[in-house]
Amino acid sequence: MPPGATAPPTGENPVVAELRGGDFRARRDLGQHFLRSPGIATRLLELAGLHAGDAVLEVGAGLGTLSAAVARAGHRIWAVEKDPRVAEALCAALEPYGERARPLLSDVRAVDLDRELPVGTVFLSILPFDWPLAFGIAAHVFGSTAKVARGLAVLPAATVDHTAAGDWFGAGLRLEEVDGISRDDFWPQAAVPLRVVSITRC
Ligand SMILES: C[S@@+](CC[C@H](N)C(=O)[O-])C[C@H]1O[C@@H](n2cnc3c(N)ncnc32)[C@H](O)[C@@H]1O
Repeated sequence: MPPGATAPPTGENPVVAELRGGDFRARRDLGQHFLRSPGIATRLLELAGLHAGDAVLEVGAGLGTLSAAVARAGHRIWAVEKDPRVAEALCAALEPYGERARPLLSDVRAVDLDRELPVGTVFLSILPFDWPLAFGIAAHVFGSTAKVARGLAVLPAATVDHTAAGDWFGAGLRLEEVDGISRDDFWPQAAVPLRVVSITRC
């Protein structure tokens, strides 16, 4: 564990448990599914192969389970989320990390990523479980700034299969599947198969 890092909590994120038990409805149009376990966030972080102090951009930060894992491990995180209903939970999840964690409550397309981010930022995101939306966000991020060097994303499998390789290539990106992830790792449970992919520029 790097200096300043703390051990991850275990079990289900209590905020997810609270939402599951209440009347909160996840937005389908935003491909909204929330990561249930901080343990899975830690696994994604390991797959991302970050180095000490790396800057990380997460688009679709939701309840902040992955963002908090990034900050907890000692990295800087820019956590972008469009849905104002989860803003309070996201800010609370990141509050312990002070300057290291920056929640940005906005559609990512309205954020000046080139101004916000340092050179060499790593994109680490659980993208909406809606393949055109997921592809659009990834293409936008890498197309709008050269400061994002590479990425790791959880995507609907269809984003890889139906978005022809030519589309990713047209966006100057190469995908490589690095792991799987269960639909049950999310609430609501994912309705589609998911993949964990690395994203590099070509
Ligand atoms: C699959 S969920 C991941 C949620 C989060 N990682 C979590 O586990 O709590 C995708 C997230 O992307 C957000 N989102 C969708 N479109 C967006 C956009 N254009 N800009 C920023 N966030 C967006 C959704 O509101 C949703 O929270």
